[in-house]
Amino acid sequence: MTSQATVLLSNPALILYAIAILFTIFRFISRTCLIHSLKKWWRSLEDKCYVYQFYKVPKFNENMQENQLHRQVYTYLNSLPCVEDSDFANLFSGNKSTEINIILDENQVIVDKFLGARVYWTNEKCSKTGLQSLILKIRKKDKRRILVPYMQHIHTVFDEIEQKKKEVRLFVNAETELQRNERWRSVPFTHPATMETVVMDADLKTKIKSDMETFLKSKQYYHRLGRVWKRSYLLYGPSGTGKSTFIAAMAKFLSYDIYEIDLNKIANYSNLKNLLLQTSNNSLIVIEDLDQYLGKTSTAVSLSGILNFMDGISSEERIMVFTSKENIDQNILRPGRIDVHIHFPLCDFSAFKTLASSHLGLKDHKLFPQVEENFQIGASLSPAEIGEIMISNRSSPTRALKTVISALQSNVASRVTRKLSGSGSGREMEESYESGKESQNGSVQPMKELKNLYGFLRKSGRKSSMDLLDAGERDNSNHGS
Ligand SMILES: Nc1ncnc2c1ncn2[C@@H]1O[C@H](COP(=O)(O)OP(=O)(O)OP(=O)(O)O)[C@@H](O)[C@H]1O
Ligand SMILES: [Mg+2]
Repeated sequence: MTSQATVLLSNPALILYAIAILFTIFRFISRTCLIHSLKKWWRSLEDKCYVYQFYKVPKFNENMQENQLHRQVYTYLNSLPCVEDSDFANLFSGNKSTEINIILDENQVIVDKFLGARVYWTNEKCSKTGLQSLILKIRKKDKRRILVPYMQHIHTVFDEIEQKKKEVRLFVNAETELQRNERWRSVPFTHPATMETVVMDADLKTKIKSDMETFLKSKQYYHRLGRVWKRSYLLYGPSGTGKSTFIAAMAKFLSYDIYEIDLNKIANYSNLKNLLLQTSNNSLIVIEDLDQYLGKTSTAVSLSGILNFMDGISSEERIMVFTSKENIDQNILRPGRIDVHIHFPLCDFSAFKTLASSHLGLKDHKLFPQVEENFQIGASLSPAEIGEIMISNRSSPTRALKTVISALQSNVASRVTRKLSGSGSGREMEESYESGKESQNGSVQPMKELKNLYGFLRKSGRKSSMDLLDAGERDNSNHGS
């Protein structure tokens, strides 16, 4: 026997032959339903060793009213990945043209796992009455431990699915005199922006997304602390940096309706409170340009009115979003009043590259170094301005980049001209916001500005002062047009 084995092992042809046979058997098993059948047989054998409890969830009650629990369980089961593995399933087209929904067929069994226990669901259709029921089969030994938390789990997942399916609506407050019956007017919210399309620092975006997700999951926690379940965000930065676009993306991300409050249409504080009372749960309450409203000499709602409103006298399950271009009163900014501050800066080179990739399909280009150089010497345009240039020149990426470069150059030149002549403009307010990133108090950082100015003068040293003036004039005329 030992000598036979030695002969076999010493013969490479025989070894190869044995490997080929093993490989063929393995392929045969993996490509046929043998494993599947073996698993099924093993499971039915295992089943026979346990005692089971059955629960029926009929689709209709005795008055033929729909049983909501059936709807919840059915939606939950169809969301499970194992529906794909059931022997028979239905395919339906979804809301989007590319979407296909896999729906459980009659008399199919779904196996679900919860807290380490296995449960079975059958989508049963009575052959006599044609009425549908879902039958839950659960091991008696697991019943006490998991039944209640399992049903709660189904309920939670159902709520999440419904929330995602919900059509997002945009509500705006009506004019004061029309407000007797109808305080809010709404339209379907179809803004195309999503968290993916908004250009911002990737880490910051991830942080904001997880902040919103944590908020959504912390209802019990807030209640235990006796706190109102709300969260407020301040989006601040110059015009055209994506604040309003980000609000649209937030609403999509959360599947929350947007209630945009135009403070100019509010007659008094009670008006504001009534408006708030008529907002639904799971909504984003938005007040845009808060700084401009507070900057007015006389306003219908006082600053303290807005502060009370923000402290959430009656607002539960709400997210409030304020936008602002300028620094706003410290009372509003203190912690707890606004939970998250998000700065929307003007474009830097990295944001430019993201825009070039999304708008022009460019990952790199020979003109990129020139663009970067302009950012380094202090050029600043908003994503809206750069995005517009790219969109209108999208048929020629090179022309688009050249236009961006000349816009950046004009921007630097006009800033230099303004600095030299000592005149201020609206743009300088934006600059102080940009540098406010480092200085926190919104003051312009003289060293940085000086360096930018020095860098620009060195680079444009070869140009005549006439060129410089031309660039400045060109910029002014661009702004005017
Ligand atoms: N960060 C960004 N990411 C993607 N698109 C942007 C971004 N910033 C601006 N845009 C584009 O520029 C346009 C204007 O942006 P948006 O209205 O969001 O700016 P804003 O900060 O709200 O400006 P304002 O303060 O004047 O209201 C939009 O069409 C938007 O698509
Ligand atoms: Mg805006």
